[in-house]
Amino acid sequence: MAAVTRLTARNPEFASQLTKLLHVDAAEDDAIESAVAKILQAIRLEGDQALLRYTQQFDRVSAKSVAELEVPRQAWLSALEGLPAEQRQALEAAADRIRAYHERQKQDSWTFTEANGTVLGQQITPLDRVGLYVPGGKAAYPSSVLMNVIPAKVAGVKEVIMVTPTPDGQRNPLVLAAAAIGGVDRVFAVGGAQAVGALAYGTDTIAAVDKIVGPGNAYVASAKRRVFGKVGIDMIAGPSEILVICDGKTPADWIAMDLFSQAEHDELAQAILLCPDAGFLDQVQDAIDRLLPTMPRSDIIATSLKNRGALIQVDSLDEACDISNRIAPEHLEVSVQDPKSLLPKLKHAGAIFMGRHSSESLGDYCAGPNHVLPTSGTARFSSPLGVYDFQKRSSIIDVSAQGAVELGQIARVLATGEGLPAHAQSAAYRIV
Ligand SMILES: NC(=O)c1ccc[n+]([C@@H]2O[C@H](COP(=O)([O-])OP(=O)(O)OC[C@H]3O[C@@H](n4cnc5c(N)ncnc54)[C@H](O)[C@@H]3O)[C@@H](O)[C@H]2O)c1
Ligand SMILES: N[C@H](CO)Cc1c[nH]c[nH+]1
Ligand SMILES: [Zn+2]
Repeated sequence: MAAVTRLTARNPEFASQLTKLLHVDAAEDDAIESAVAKILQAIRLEGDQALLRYTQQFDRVSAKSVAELEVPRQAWLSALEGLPAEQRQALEAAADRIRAYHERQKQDSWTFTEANGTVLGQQITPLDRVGLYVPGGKAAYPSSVLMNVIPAKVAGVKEVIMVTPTPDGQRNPLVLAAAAIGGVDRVFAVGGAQAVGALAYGTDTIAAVDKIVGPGNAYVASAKRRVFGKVGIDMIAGPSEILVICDGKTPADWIAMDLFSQAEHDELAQAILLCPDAGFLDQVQDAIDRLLPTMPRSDIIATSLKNRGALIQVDSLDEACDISNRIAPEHLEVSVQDPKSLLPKLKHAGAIFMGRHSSESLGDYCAGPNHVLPTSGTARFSSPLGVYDFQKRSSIIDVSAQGAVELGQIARVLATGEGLPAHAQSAAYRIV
């Protein structure tokens, strides 16, 4: 029988069992943190040389210069031309749907005029240059290329620099074709914390960017956290997660495969099922046992399910919603008869998949919404990657002569109260 933790929410120990389940091993955390700190320091001090060294060490790719690791545009175009028609059509169809969805997120500058003629508002501008991290260690992610670059281009970002690791020098044609379709500007075959460092600090070959976006493994997530402040970051989008709330009426094989679909990303991925029906949890366990040996990535799935997965019996679907809010999962499938009745109770999740037909896998590729989503409980305060991540706002203050009289009086009083006389006088000059 495949090992998956079985829990009952009614058990008095449940709260601490859940906390333990959600926690990533602290020892591993520390090891990752110190490795990443060292890598970032080396990139900051040595630039290209350190990038070459780590690319050799972690991806087994040796190059004499970082320029050699830039994938020329011609190679992406050739990759696109060389794709089988079915793959090219699928990529283009996904790109069209992702673009159509994200066009709706674009924000425009706005102003309003007060009675005295003062105009206030916000001017929205795109970021100048962004770095896209596209994961490539254990799997290649052409879909992530589209999910990152399309909202950037919809926002109007001029320069999009993509980095992606190519273990053993294997450049994935679908990833390159997706870069061509999505409108990426430059591609470098580097990954991990060292690529994040290169984008944040800049090297002789890779220009420093204003913001780094995109998912990645625990090393990438840690590096993004550490460079925040030097550059903007979108969020912490780490190892994938799925939480399924099921009423026990969806075919057990569907649910087992939905759990596998995220577990197969990474040993650290997390797949959890909440259901009030103990018999259904048994059926899903049977389905896992039967289907797991047939999966090409069974080793990764088995490790993820064993260490981080769980089948949890709840008393009711309402209780399942409460537990889901505590977990704040990246993906939440609400596989029940009437998902709309539960929606108002679900506060924290990166993406909510409504009903038995909305498998999370459709969202990963082509439903349209972004698949770069907050993980590790950060859906409590973060949102999916979107056009808004590539736009910034400047306040607009255009005070009329009459407005200066009115505002000047208020500002003068407050500035005097703060003990800042230059502020007070600057405002007072305009009271004429
Ligand atoms: N949240 C999302 O939106 C989303 C989307 C797609 C993928 N993902 C997640 O992204 C992750 C992709 O991970 P991946 O590993 O396939 O690719 P990755 O590109 O994120 O990581 C590969 C890199 O990790 C670095 N690395 C590996 N082992 C290391 C070590 N011991 N020390 C230092 N650096 C090391 C290497 O530099 C390597 O190039 C998965 O966890 C997947 O679940 C998340
Ligand atoms: N599920 C991932 C986000 O956690 C995205 C993805 C890309 N390809 C397949 N899945
Ligand atoms: Zn996925």
